[in-house]
Amino acid sequence: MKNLTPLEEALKIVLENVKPLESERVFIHEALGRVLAEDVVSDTDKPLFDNSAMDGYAVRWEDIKEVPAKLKVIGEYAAGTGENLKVEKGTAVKIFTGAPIPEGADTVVPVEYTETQDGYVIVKKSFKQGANVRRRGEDVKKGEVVIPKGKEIRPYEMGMLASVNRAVVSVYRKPHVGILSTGDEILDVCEEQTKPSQIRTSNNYTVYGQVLQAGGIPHNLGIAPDEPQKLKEIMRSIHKYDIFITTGGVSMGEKDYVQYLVEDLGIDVKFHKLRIKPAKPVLFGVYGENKLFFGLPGNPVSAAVAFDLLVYPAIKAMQGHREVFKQKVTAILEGDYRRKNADRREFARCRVWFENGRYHCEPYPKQDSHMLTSLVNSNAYMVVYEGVNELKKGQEVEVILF
Ligand SMILES: Nc1nc2c(c(=O)[nH]1)N[C@H]1C(S)=C(S)[C@@H](COP(=O)(O)OP(=O)(O)OC[C@H]3O[C@@H](n4cnc5c(N)ncnc54)[C@H](O)[C@@H]3O)O[C@H]1N2
Ligand code: MOO
Repeated sequence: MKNLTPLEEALKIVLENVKPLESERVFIHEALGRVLAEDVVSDTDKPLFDNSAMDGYAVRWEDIKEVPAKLKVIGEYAAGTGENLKVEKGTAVKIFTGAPIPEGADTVVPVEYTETQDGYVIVKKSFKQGANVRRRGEDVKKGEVVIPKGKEIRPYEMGMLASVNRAVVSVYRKPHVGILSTGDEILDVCEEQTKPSQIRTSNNYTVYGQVLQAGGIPHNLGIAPDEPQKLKEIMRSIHKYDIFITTGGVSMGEKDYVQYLVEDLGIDVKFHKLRIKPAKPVLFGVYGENKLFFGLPGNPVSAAVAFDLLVYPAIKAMQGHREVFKQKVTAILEGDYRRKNADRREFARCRVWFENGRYHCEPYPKQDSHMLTSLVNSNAYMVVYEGVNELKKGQEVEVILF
């Protein structure tokens, strides 16, 4: 067990080898979830002019210091319109939310504190000077950075882009990820089963979904046989992709060829085999210019776990994200958890829920790495550290949500 790489070290190696990809320009509608590769600045002051925050009357504050005050209504300002009216002593302009404040006025009285009477308005309550007036530039000044480079675009940032009149923005491009399963026994979806020993693939599709979820562009390259020459031919296409993922063929079997081919293909192997359970036999290497190769284990749960722990952060980091890991929280364990061998750090699939102000966690009863039900019926990994044989009901545990 000496040569098993600890997870922290493996992650450090992977992330050291990630460089954010080049930028590309996308329309605002396609920008959700992407990371800005430029500072976005405001085209104007926001608001661009002093305007009303309420429907009511624009007045001179001097005129409403004493209430009730009776003022002559000299006209009306709606949002987007507005005649050239000037509010002079003893007068008011009817105004709507968002309309410019007429010259001479400095305060807006909301309509609910007024009454009208033969072309006059009676103000019944006094307000502070400047009340209900939104000032030019009070949110943003022209030229100010409103979204900095490196920030992820959420719906709010999309709105901000529109507000500063940016239809197109520069973001980091998404990585293209090739996905290849290996194994003579593996059948694709819809292929006829001719022998009971054949195994229907899940990995191509689990990994496809995981790549999409991480923001990458997946390319399902199907299934390669356990024939070194053929496998090598297919794997020559690695250069078309930013990341290449294989599943299977990285363990101790005589037909586990992936591990022997990688060096022939010019992949510089950085580690093989991790101190984690499941997903011990993970192979990682780099090739070309900052391209990453992940040889994931064939067992369906192992492949998925290895992806979530190592490939997910790499895909995120390539797109310029600062937050590259899945969310971790602390939960209360609802039942004892025991294991015989505590050599590796375990990622036990579990169900986590929020109740009475706390997260709670219940491990799934079947934890073998061929059992996809353990993922389908779970929403988190419970972390059981190296050297820990037992976790007690009621104690706090660390969980990674997925
Ligand atoms: N003597 C040893 N044997 C094994 C060890 C070991 O340390 N010593 N490690 C075990 C562990 S842990 C794992 S994980 C597996 C990983 O093996 P490989 O990555 O070489 O994968 P294969 O042998 O090709 O397949 C393993 C298993 O997964 C099934 N499989 C493969 N591809 C798919 C797919 N696309 N979809 C669904 N299922 C797939 C395959 O049929 C096998 O059942 O090695 C252990 N052995
Ligand atoms: O690491 Mo294997 O992935 O334990 O089954």
